[in-house]
Amino acid sequence: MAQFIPRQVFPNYGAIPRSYFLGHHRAGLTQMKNMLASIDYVVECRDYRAPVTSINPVFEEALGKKRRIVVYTKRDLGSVPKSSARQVTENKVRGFDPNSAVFFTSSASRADVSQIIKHLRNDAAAPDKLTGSRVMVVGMPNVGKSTLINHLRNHGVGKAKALKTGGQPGITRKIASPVKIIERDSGAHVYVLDTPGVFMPYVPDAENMLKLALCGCVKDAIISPVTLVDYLLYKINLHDAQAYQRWSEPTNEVMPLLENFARKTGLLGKGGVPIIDSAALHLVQKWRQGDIGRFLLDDLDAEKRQRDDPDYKPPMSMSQALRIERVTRKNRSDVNSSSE
Ligand SMILES: Nc1nc2c(ncn2[C@@H]2O[C@H](COP(=O)(O)OP(=O)(O)OP(=O)(O)O)[C@@H](O)[C@H]2O)c(=O)[nH]1
Repeated sequence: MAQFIPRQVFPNYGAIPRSYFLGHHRAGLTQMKNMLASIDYVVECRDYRAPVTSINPVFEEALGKKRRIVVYTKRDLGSVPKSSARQVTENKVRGFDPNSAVFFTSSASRADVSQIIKHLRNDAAAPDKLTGSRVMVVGMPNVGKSTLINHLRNHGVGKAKALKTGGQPGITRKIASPVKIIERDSGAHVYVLDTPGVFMPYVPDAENMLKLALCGCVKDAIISPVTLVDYLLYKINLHDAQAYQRWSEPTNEVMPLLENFARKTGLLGKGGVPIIDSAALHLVQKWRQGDIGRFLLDDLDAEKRQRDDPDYKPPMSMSQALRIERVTRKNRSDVNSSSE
């Protein structure tokens, strides 16, 4: 049999929306800024599977002056435990944030959470402050903020889950009441505040939008699930084309893969016809559960080369992004009103 050659570039990004900046994201961000004076520390969550793409420049601009740590969540979905590849990856990721302490967590790992508690006990707790200290947890939608807080609380003070979590973005809509995660004899406890996930106002690169959608930062109805699987297939093939052998031979064609998947998992409609959109959603879900390979969507070496380039331009500022988002929104409403 001929050797399988994966696609080296994704052929067509088509008309992928570049924004998902919703009303409650904007409102949440304003609320965070208004509360900033009473906050001592920020925990910024990013997704392990897209460590560069899930950096939201909005947080840099809005909260950049506060002391903070960076936590890469969903480590279990992007790497193999105890592998040397994991070590190499994490060293590279740390290199992108030389001025912050960086942690990697899998929600199931007590050891990962315990390292954060230990760090916050020393760094965020302000023994001189009689009222205790307040830590704000921020990040993109669905990145795992509430899950992390529940685990910090469980590990830190032995209490059960306090916050609601869920598989789709937008479960937390408002800044929540403070939750105690560290107790001190002096009464200067450490409290954390959950915040609504905030998406970036504008995503300049369509590929980044697909990565964020695969990670679950965007509601599933926003991007066609077949396009998402096509992009996922392109990435899986570059990583390990055997990862989906339960359903198909290695392929660069998304439709035969989805048809095979639908037949083998019983996602069939009238007359035994595969239900393609449903198959696509199920397949994405399987990847999100770590069931079709664990790897990063970002290319860290390419990112490093870019940053080392003397002509490197950092990601656009929040005001630039907001301006583009406003223009895009206006153009959309002009098109809609002229077609009415
Ligand atoms: N496998 C795995 N799943 C995780 C991890 N952390 C969070 N999740 C899952 O990710 C989903 C989103 O988690 P949440 O804690 O609700 O995310 P959030 O950031 O608070 O979401 P918003 O309400 O949109 O801001 C849930 O289904 C969690 O179970 C992790 O480390 N590993």
